[in-house]
Amino acid sequence: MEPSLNGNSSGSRRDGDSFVSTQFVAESLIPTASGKYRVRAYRHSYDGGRTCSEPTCIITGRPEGGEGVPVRVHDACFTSEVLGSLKCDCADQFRLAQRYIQEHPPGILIYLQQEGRGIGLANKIAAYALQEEGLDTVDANRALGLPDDCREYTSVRNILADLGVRSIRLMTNNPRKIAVLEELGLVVVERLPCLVQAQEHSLGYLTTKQNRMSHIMGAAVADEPAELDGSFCFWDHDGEPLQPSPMT
Ligand SMILES: Nc1nc2c(ncn2[C@@H]2O[C@H](COP(=O)(O)OP(=O)(O)OP(=O)(O)O)[C@@H](O)[C@H]2O)c(=O)[nH]1
Repeated sequence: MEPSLNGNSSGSRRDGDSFVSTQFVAESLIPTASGKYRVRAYRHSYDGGRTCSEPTCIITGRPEGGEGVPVRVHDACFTSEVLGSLKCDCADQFRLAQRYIQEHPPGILIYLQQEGRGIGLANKIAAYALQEEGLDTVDANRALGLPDDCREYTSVRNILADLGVRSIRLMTNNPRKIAVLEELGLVVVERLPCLVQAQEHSLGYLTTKQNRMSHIMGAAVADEPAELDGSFCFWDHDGEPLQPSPMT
């Protein structure tokens, strides 16, 4: 990503047939209940400008030029993050990542407007309606004629290039996310588990993620949390990790 003449950085490159562009817009220091974060805003299009999203990069410390930087790539979830829905683990994962990069700077949380694994909010609510009738999260998408997961991560590559980050430790339980980022050329040196203990309303969703979408959930969906093995980042709903992880 080359800096442009006006000082803003921009990333534009051809990926296959589509034209991808990620433009840096501005950075601001934002105080929050859990500390201050540098927030860098971008505009991104992966289809030559037909559609546009606004990824944000939430930063602690100075990860510029760094190696092995802890990174969470997080997709929007209005239902849990705004409404407080208990059906999924998204909001808890966001807070877990936020807390981790606050306690272990430098770190990065990239927040993408890819609600519903990319199908959008209205379609996700339609999928929830089908889940009320008994379909799981995968079959509900399919019954609507929609893909299981259509998120794309070219903005992540471009944002990390903009920051000069050379390799990352990715906070995720999703092997697809790691594979897609590596295909884009990112160097993922380690996976940091990002586990939230299943609850009454989220158990079905988390179990489906494990069984049908290959997420590595481990004890998060077990009836009784298993003995944790030290490579585990675990979060209970009373607000404390059940066991210190190597991330601490
Ligand atoms: N279509 C659909 N999307 C959902 C549902 N529940 C949560 N989401 C969306 O799922 C996305 C998060 O994806 P997840 O599969 O939970 O997790 P992930 O990001 O792939 O993997 P992790 O990095 O381990 O969190 C967000 O965009 C949510 O809005 C659901 O039941 N149906």
